[in-house]
Amino acid sequence: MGSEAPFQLPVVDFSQLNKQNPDNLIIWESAKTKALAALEEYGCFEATFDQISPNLQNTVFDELGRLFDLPLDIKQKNTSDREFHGYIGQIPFMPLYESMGIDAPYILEKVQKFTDLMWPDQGNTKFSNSIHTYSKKLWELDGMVKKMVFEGLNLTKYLKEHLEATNYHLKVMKYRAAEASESTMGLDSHADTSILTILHQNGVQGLELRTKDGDWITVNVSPNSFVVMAGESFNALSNGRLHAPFHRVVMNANKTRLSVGLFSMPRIGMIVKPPKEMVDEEHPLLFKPFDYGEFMDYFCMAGVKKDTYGLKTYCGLPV
Ligand SMILES: O=C(O)CCC(=O)C(=O)O
Ligand SMILES: [Fe+2]
Repeated sequence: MGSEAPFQLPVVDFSQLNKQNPDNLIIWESAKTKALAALEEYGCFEATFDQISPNLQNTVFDELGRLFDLPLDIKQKNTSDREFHGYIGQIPFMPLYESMGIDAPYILEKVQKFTDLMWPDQGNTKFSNSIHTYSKKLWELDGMVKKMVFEGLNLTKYLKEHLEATNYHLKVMKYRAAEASESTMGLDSHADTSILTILHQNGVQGLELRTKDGDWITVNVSPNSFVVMAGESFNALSNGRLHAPFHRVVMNANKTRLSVGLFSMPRIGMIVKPPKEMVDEEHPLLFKPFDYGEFMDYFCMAGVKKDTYGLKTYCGLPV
């Protein structure tokens, strides 16, 4: 398949929304309508957000470049008791890919702890401070998107408890350029298991998205833009209103691609189910209520299967 036609994801501008502006409500409503429609149709949109300045973006990617240049044994000190949250790399069937992760990155101490592991002797305040400031802004963007979705689905009264039942994880990724003899597949097709993922890249393209019709489209992300994507948990929480798209990374460029994802996930131990307003005769319940931690245990044991919805396999109900 693969459509060659240039495709532009809907673009939603968040730049004005957290500033004092007499037209705020009008801007908010129009951005909200656009964001929700895009998440329903594509599970995805492009966000512009001037709160993360080009200068901060450059600093973050410079620092990430330095991070991935550290020796492997240092990078492997990034461990986690949660699957996929620590160092990942050197995988034979995904040789271009490496990633590391920081939980709750909007808390400075969490970032500092990671930084101290990576630079045990001299530390790296530039890394901690820039990653922390940047993550906090991404987290604010996540909050605005959630508010739009909850308002748009008439679920505003559930927003606060929803946000309190959410965990955040920052994943930083590196895809090296493929050699002539290698496959250009950087990351195989998958849907995120998260609620929402916000992606950002260092200007090197590679993200591809599968539409509901099954066509693969290249997402050409504008410089300074972010990609906001719904994961399967949001699909379940909205009882199917939001689409969780399959996506992958293909490295056609011969430059290193660095990317960052802020993942929000249901807190472990909380039972995830859609608000009752989402379920009716026309919208029968799509997933059995689940615990994200138990689902992740299953997901890791069963193995990530390309082009397969993990959550749906785990607790999807027949429709
Ligand atoms: O690198 C990217 O842009 C995408 C990464 C991704 O899809 C993921 O980590 O789930
Ligand atoms: Fe993903």
